[in-house]
Amino acid sequence: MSFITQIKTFAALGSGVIGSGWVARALAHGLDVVAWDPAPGAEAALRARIANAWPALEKAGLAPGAAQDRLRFVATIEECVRDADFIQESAPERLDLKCELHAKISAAAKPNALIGSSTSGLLPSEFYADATHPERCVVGHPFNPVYLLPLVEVVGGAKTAPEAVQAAIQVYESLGMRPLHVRKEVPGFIADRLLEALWREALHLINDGIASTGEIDDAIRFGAGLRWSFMGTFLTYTLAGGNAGMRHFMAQFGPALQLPWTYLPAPELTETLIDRVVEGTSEQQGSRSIAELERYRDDCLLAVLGAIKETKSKHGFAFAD
Ligand SMILES: NC(=O)C1=CN([C@@H]2O[C@H](COP(=O)(O)OP(=O)(O)OC[C@H]3O[C@@H](n4cnc5c(N)ncnc54)[C@H](O)[C@@H]3O)[C@@H](O)[C@H]2O)C=CC1
Ligand SMILES: C[N+](C)(C)CC(=O)CC(=O)[O-]
Repeated sequence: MSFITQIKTFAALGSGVIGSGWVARALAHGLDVVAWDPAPGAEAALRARIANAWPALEKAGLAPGAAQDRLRFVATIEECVRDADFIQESAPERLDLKCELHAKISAAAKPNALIGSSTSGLLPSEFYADATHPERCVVGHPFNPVYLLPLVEVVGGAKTAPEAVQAAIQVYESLGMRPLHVRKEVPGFIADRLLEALWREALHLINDGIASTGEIDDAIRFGAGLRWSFMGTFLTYTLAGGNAGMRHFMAQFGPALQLPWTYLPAPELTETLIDRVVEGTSEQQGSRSIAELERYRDDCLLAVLGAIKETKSKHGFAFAD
């Protein structure tokens, strides 16, 4: 089966924090959007959220014809999905609810319309169990705010066609996103697995009376958080190994994983694991020297710092706030 990738009408089911973010992104890309949410007052809340996001989207640049009034809010699931070219579900994170909802969505949708779920970590094989044409069903896990952050994790279930994953990636790219194909269906996917580890440690620090929430947030936003906006952990640590790179870093800091720095059990540092990390990071490093990458990192940091400073001052904050 071939799936629809040239989309004109985007359907959003669930219009809370994430659903409204999808609606804003789709509208800003010049699509017609149909939305449904069972909560009383949901339409007014959705329109208010879109209006709040619109100035940022205008600054980022709207597609020709993009307009907030191309959103139609409807009363039933069937009406929402019937004519849609692409469907995104952003309902509460409950397996039973998503299972039941997807049985209804997929029965009413065009058979070749792709269906994405925003789930943060439930397994698509489980919640698409009763779907009609499950081969077109994927996870498209976004990040908040969906209308500005580009990452979307794309995950297939046991019955998802590989072509559907590729087609969904194409659609998300057409919405200006940066899809990351999660090749194995695992709880929490990639990003939330990482975020949850950080979150778990942060809660331990709070629980043990070691730091306040503000101090923990400062530890992120004035340090690693600034780096993470342009360089991930592996390449950052490659630079932290100096000219000897990741192998030296692993030799120096690898054993620290066995110290009680974290409450999470650490993996055994086998030669295979070290080799994989070293090989992966040397591929990321490419032909650039450590010094070149350091200059690139410093330039990025200065640009990010300058941008944050300017934006904070525009909103009445000092840089250190
Ligand atoms: N909040 C976040 O930071 C992120 C959340 N997600 C995922 O997005 C999904 C939605 O989460 P949020 O927007 O944060 O939740 P939310 O609570 O803000 O919104 C959920 C919306 O679903 C509606 N709803 C209730 N029952 C429904 C049903 N049977 N069918 C359709 N909609 C229904 C609610 O009225 C509400 O408007 C979840 O799967 C969550 O894991 C993904 C990325 C980030
Ligand atoms: C807290 N969360 C698990 C819902 C977060 C996400 O899924 C992604 C994000 O926006 O951080």
